[in-house]
Amino acid sequence: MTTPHLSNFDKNKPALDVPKLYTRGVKLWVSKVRVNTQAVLKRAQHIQGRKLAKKQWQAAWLLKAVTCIDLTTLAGDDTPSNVHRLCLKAIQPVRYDLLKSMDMHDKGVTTAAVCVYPSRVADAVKSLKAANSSLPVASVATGFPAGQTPLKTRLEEVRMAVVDGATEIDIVINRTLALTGQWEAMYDEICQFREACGDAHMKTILAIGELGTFTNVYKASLVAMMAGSDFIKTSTGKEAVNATYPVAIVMVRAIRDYFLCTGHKVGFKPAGGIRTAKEALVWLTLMKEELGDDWLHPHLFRLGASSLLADIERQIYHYVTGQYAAFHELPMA
Ligand SMILES: O=C[C@H](O)COP(=O)(O)O
Repeated sequence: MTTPHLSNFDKNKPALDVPKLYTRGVKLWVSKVRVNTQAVLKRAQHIQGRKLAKKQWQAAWLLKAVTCIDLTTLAGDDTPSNVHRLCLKAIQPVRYDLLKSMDMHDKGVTTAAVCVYPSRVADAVKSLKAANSSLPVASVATGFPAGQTPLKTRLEEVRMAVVDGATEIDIVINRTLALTGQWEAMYDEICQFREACGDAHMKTILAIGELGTFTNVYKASLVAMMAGSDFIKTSTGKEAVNATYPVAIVMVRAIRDYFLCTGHKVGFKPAGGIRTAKEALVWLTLMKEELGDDWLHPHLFRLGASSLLADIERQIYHYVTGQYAAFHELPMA
């Protein structure tokens, strides 16, 4: 069975023009899903036990991780000024002198994007423009984090974020539909979000901590990809359980299966609770081993994180100077 990806279609066409075959495909494919929990847990444990790179190789991998970060602030007390600081940090994520010591000062090291609430998109666009930066602005949308607002409101939120200048939209799925097995209805909703995004990239957040089972995670991944997601993302960062390695194995295997069936590469974004440089290295290892080198670049891999960068910069400081930085030495971290 082939299930062409929606992004291969004219995005200006209404999503509901999608041939009925795809809708039937959702039902068929999703109904056949089985996940071997023990195998998933074993594989996740194996990856976490892998030896990680050291010295200059570690520094290089950490810089790669930096370029894949969606530098995020999603707080009730976000203001134009803290969004402005976030943007400056995204443009220069590692201190210039540290990059110079590694001969990386002229390589354009930035984070992949900044990620904010819809109401702060205009602030981020303004700050980046003022700094002459073309970094993308990602916006969460669709009633983030719970997704419990009317569909009309969720769609309007996407459209408004795009109008304000977001070129990436992180939508949340409707967990009620997943938990009650209404996969076709979820597919239809995501197709509508896809259409509302227009040319903006769409990352679909599964909120895995609220999906109950690995099987639901796999099914939701599949439905999100069939409905045209450019990325699938683990979590909002607001659930009790966020990005975990076992769940990531399930999601990246779904990405792999989808690629094998359709030839279409969908990106992966673990997000929520990722705080340490070591974790970033494990995530990169997982991507390399499970999906290969193509998924080590920002167009197919993102790390959604609000405080990971601080630890990465600290480890890079240690690599360059042989000492750990005092708080005031990395003030923007
Ligand atoms: O999408 C990104 C997440 O909300 C970030 O979560 P975090 O604050 O736990 O890093």
